[in-house]
Amino acid sequence: NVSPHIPYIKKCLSLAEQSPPRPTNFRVGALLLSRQDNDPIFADDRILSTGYTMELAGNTHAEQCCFSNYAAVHKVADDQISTILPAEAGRKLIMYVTMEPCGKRLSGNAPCAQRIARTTEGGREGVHKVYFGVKEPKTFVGESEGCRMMTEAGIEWEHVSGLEREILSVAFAGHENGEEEVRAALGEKGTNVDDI
Ligand SMILES: Nc1nc(=O)c(N)c(NC[C@H](O)[C@H](O)[C@H](O)COP(=O)(O)O)[nH]1
Ligand SMILES: [Zn+2]
Repeated sequence: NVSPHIPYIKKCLSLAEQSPPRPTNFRVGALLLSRQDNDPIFADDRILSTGYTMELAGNTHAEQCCFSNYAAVHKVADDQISTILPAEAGRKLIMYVTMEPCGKRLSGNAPCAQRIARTTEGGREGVHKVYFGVKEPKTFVGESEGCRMMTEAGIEWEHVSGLEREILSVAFAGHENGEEEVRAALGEKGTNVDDI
């Protein structure tokens, strides 16, 4: 029996495949949805936004684009997104991302774990839980901090296993020796659910 999260991770993977390959980041896909509580088969999910790495101008991340796209549709600035995200009784905001949201970026831009945490500003519900298909490989920042930052912000997260190889192959496509980095990342502690 396949986890009900797999189709959503696959949807994020197809988003990630639209990202222009670069050696300086990973190709990632993200989506934001509203889910009814106690709905085991996700029968009433509402997709709110999607994003992929460098979808929007500049050095943008998938989660960042997902939020920016939603903010643009609602005509607010990125840093006002918490004011326009739906907060409905009996429903939760859920994010799916192919890769663990970043906790640090070499460019110094705001990391996605922080952007996700900021959706709860002003005591708003914000993003309740983040599902991701693979831990961030050590390539750029070493041990990833995203999960710890989400936990500190009171945001739940969960690694959905099963698509690590596919996700990493897409993520590393722009890298010099992508295949070798995929193999290394698969061997890294933390790509298996029991390591995270
Ligand atoms: N979750 C996630 N979504 C993305 O869309 C993306 N590109 C990364 N990548 C994480 C990686 O750590 C950073 O890409 C490097 O640290 C370089 O930092 P910049 O991207 O230049 O800010 N991670
Ligand atoms: Zn990021």
